[in-house]
Amino acid sequence: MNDAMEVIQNGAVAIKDETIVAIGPRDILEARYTADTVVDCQDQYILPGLVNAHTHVPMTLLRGLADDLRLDVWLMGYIMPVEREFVSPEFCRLGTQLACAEMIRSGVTSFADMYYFEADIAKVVDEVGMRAMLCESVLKFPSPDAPTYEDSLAYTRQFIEDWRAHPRITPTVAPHAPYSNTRETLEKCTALAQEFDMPLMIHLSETKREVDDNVAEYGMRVMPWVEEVGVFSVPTIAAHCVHVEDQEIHILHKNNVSVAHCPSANLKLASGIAPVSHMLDIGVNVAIGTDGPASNNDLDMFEEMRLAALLAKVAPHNPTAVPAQQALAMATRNGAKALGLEGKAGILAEGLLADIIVVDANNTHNMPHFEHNPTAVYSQLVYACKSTDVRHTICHGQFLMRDRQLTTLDEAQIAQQAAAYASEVGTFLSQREENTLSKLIAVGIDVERAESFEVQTKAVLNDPSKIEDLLSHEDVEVIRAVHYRQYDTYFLFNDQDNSRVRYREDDGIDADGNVTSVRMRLTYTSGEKERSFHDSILLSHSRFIAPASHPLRFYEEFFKATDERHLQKERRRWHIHYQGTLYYVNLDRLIDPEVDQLFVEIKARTWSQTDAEHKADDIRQMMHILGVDTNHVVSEDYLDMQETL
Ligand SMILES: CSC[C@H]1O[C@@H](n2cnc3c(O)ncnc32)[C@H](O)[C@@H]1O
Ligand SMILES: [Zn+2]
Repeated sequence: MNDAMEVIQNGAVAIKDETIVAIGPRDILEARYTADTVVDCQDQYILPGLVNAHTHVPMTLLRGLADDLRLDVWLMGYIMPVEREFVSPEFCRLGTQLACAEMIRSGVTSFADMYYFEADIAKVVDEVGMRAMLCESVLKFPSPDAPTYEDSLAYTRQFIEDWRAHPRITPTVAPHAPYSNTRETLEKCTALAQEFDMPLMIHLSETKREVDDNVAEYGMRVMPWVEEVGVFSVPTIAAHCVHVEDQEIHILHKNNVSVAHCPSANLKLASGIAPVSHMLDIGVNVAIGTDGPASNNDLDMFEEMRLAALLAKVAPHNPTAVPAQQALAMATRNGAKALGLEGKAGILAEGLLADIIVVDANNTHNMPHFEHNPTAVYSQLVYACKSTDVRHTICHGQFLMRDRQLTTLDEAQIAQQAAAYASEVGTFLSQREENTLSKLIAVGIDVERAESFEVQTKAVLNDPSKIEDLLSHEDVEVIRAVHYRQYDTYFLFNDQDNSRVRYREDDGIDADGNVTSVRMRLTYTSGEKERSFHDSILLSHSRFIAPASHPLRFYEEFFKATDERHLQKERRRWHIHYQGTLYYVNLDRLIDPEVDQLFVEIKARTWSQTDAEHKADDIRQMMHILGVDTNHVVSEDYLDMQETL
């Protein structure tokens, strides 16, 4: 297969060192050249090595860890917490060895990676003999190899300096995605790539939610915003590009951005179908990537090529979209262009790098062959061939697999070490899954432990006007008044701690009834230890509070609680001093479930038995001012009251 994608029957390729010196009919090349090594490729296809344009190779060690989940739950709920715990230089080296073995077996000679500890990944790629663009990730939050983004930029700079002269490795930077970066971090990554004249890789427009969030935060869809930030001023590989509108495709084209289409991952995470055919029609260079083996779950480019061709036909109802030949070009020539290897690899031609695979053509699933149509060979390769048909893989003129034997990797040893990792990760996850609090900590940024002892009394308030009597009482000074509508979702767990996680949306309401602020918080409590104390209740709470940075759906899917309950109420709250001591007075009206009564709740923090007694006494006095009869004291919380309402 050459630049024009011609098929040469009975062809041959002559290689010297890392270069293809000739390509043409076998009899002519045999007459012209002698060679130390001659490989008989009778009944086989000789092709350019496949290019995996987007992956995260060390994630082979997380393959099958969490599946059948939405991207946010998969990534933030499972993958990233495990990565925080386990990803190390050793993890990355082993995961890369496993990935390289898998890719060489399936005919991949070059790949573009985005992960952490890329310097360790580079060492493995150097030893193994593959070609790669290795992109060190930058995120706005701490990552496994950098506590801050400044550290990851410093790491990346050193990584580029150390590896940029390597003949097979292009070291560079990858701001992970717009949502995991800021304008500033994107600008700094771009400047770094520019300084070293390197390309850059980024995840873009993978999910609809990403686009919606981008519009909400920056008032623009993803592509115009990323263009405005300046990212596209360097050659870019944009992974995914599923949710892109016409005008955004033109932005990609205008800026020579290469797209790494990842059909399996987009399907598996239900991200959507990328408009590949349309992008190709407009002239965008669309390559193919497997994405990480935890979201695919393999690194099989034959599978991706086939899926790319099939999937492109579905949305436009057009079986002529992305024909087999084009799919193969995407996995070879377009991939090479994306990795900055245009004119160097991706096709078989004189003077180009000897990145070559040889594929068996005569396995049962490939029979028979039609000779009348020369392009039928592309259909065979894309629709019928399996990655296991790859017989030899050559990169940079060196055999990495010969007759299905890997030459630079010890697969048995790698498999054994990978199994040991899997068992450690499995133990970690199963322990975490058993403990609701650990699950909350895994996804809650800024989880804060709030241990408190409170004295609290709640009662039915029959006469609402009495609240004014309390607030205007001579012993009362009102410090602050607020009005909220509170939407609570409780996740209840049947575990030994009787855990509860409350997701609360607090809508602040102004005097005209308008919502002026919205805040979401998560509160974890285990079975509260409580005891009666006169008419009051002394509560000892051990709570963990965290801002809820994901939508409610995320927590529903992530926690998989035994039971889920909802409660909605209108709350007026006053912070008051009663005889100089701080109390909180809540006046609550339950909206869902609807209750035809008002409840008053008075509470205060406490720290000692004497203090609690004193405060319980104050609360009793205030309840008296409110005209509350001790018979109306309610000891259950609203959630438990639901059962009796
Ligand atoms: C920072 S690079 C690696 C980082 O990206 C995560 N990741 C893997 N696959 C995807 C994907 O499809 N979209 C977004 N992020 C992904 C991976 O787990 C690493 O944390
Ligand atoms: Zn990815």
